[in-house]
Amino acid sequence: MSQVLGKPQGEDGGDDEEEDELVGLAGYEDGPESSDAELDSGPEEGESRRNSWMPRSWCSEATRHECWEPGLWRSSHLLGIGGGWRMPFILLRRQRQADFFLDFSDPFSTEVKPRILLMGLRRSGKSSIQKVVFHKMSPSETLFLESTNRICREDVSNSSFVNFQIWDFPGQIDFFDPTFDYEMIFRGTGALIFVIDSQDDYMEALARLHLTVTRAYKVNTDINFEVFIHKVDGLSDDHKIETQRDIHQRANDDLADAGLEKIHLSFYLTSIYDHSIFEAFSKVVQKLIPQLPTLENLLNIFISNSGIEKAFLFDVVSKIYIATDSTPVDMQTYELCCDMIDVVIDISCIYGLKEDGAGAPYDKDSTAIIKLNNTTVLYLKEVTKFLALVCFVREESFERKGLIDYNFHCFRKAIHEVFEVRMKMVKSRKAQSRLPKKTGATPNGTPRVLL
Ligand SMILES: Nc1nc2c(ncn2[C@@H]2O[C@H](COP(=O)(O)OP(=O)(O)OP(=O)(O)O)[C@@H](O)[C@H]2O)c(=O)[nH]1
Repeated sequence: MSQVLGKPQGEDGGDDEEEDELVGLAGYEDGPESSDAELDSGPEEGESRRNSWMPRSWCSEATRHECWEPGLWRSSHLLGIGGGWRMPFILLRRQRQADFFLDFSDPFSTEVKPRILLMGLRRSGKSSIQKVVFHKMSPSETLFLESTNRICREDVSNSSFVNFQIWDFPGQIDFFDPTFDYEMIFRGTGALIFVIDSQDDYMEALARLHLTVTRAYKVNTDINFEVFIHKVDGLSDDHKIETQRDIHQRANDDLADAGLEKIHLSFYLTSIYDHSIFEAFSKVVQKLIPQLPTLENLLNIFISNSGIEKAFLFDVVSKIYIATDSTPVDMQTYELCCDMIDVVIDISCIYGLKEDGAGAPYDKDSTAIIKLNNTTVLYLKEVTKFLALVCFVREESFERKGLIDYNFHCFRKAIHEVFEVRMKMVKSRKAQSRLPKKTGATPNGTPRVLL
């Protein structure tokens, strides 16, 4: 990073601050205005990107959906891999090859995205979660969702940092049928979300959770196990806490009885009827972003030098926040940020597009200021095509908007640098993989180095 922490002007004479240095609050007079125009604002050509900003169809390009009919599951003999596979053969064949040649833990791999598995009993709410978070389906519409009877895989490529696949499993699948290659599934998995319906008797779900987690852990010790205690909208506050405590206790006791207390389960109270599902998903996704510590660090530097109370880096479409500074997150703050994003995009869709509908409601000029009646200001600015920074600022600090904008300019540049490093790595990997693989000896008889 070329940026360094800004010093108060008084300490070094005040005149010789380098361009792109974050300016400290002390001694501030009038920081230069942000000038973002020259910054590249988005992923490389060829990255999956979203052009449609119609609210309900946002995900059409950012996500790729594939489902496998049950009929395909029994087609494994077509591959000659050995009889009895009950997984979609296309999927298995492709993924098998990937498993042999690709490193799932490689953050720069373009071939393999971390997988997030959605598992749980039937009707626990798995498909609803996926539809509400990634397809902008309204919660009430999920009432009409049909039971999933096939594995659905979806590629989510919302931003330079948010890149993963979601696999929605039907509740009735028997993962542990001996003919089912669960090893292949768990080997490439980054996070396993197990959804428990809190409004139902959860004993069967707990038994299933235990089985799933222990099998998965045997195959891949790096999986993050995330338990969504779901549909908590139907519970009173006391009941929520009691349910969480009980599920937490029982799940961990089961693991301890099996001698597996080293397995860490994270628990979240979720509902599609409020923002809790977005917050929980944010935390799941954050654990899969290798650049997270860098992003958090940049946010910390940015807020401490700008007099900002709290800042979130949001994926605008999914409203997942991919990073925040290290001060604690409270739900109301997060909800306000989500609401602000909705307002900005809705207003932009109505008034921001050209008459023929051309243009995008979110671009490099997107910015919004909302003053609340409690002396707080919400400030939103575009960071990349997919990411927005949303900040909470006190009214008195917002008087120094020039300083905030200048520091934002530095912050944005730094984010782009982080992204560029990743893209360079990806490009060099691609270039390497395109080179013909030579084997055998060189003309002088020394063995070739295999590329
Ligand atoms: N009250 C409440 N209902 C929910 C919530 N999430 C999902 N539901 C409802 O739960 C029912 C089942 O949801 P699905 O998403 O189809 O469940 P699933 O786990 O995908 O079910 P299978 O496909 O059969 O495995 C639907 O009627 C949803 O409306 C929630 O947070 N609160």
